[in-house]
Amino acid sequence: MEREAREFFGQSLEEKKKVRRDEKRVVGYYETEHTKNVRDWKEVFDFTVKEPTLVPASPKDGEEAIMEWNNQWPEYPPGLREACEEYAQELEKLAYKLMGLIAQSLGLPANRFDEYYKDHTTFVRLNHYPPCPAPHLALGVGRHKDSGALTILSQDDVGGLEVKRKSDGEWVLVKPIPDAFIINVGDIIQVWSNDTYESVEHRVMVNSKKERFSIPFFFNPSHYVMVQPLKELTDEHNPPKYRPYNWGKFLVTRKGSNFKKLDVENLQIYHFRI
Ligand SMILES: O=C(O)CCC(=O)C(=O)O
Ligand SMILES: [Fe+2]
Repeated sequence: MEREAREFFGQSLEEKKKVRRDEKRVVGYYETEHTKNVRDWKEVFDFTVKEPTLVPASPKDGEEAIMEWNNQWPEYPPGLREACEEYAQELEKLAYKLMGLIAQSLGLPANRFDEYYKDHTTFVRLNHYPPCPAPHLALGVGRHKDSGALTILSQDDVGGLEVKRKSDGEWVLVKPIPDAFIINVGDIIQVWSNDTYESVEHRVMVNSKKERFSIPFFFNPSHYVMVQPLKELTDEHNPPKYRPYNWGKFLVTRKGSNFKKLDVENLQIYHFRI
């Protein structure tokens, strides 16, 4: 995967733009991602695990039309598509296992979350962070929490990912470990578990000399899932801390906000906090 990613990003911008995303084809290549409205120092290639992936056509409440996200595969490198599809299949199996373990850790049956994943909206991202001449002025990815359920991340040996330690607010480097994945709990598990699990804030520093590659797998539920604290985990003594929200609407609102710098802050789960 990493070899294919290196080869893909090593091509000219003109070549990469052949699979560039736009407002109609939402997945593909782009070099203009924003985190909280600030441009990140990286380029990206996204693909979804399900073909096609179904999502709401509009972020607006009340508009029911559904659209398909279809992958755009580049001609070069020729092995990229197969490597990506095989990777996605294996990680999907791992993700279900991890969700099973998380369910059990909450005292729930291992298959508790499976019903939310029938038409899942999982996508995989190939990240390339080029060397940055002014590393103190830029971030690879600005500080954020992953909005999906679970992220399974593979990173190369360069390093740069930092997580915010809760006890003292310090940013701590996540040291690269060969052949290991980093598992991040996202906002949805925080809501499902009614804050028993917490999503972790993280960011990516850039490097002045070395480029860096990483591959997050974002395990997200079906678009029509209403995300809310699980009934089994709430009662009158422990009431739900969030109002239900529609995952698909949340997702396409976020995707839309990536095309332009907005005046408003991004949609966040705390907007649904009771
Ligand atoms: O590149 C990384 O290590 C993490 C990227 C990330 O946090 C993200 O894409 O959400
Ligand atoms: Fe992230």
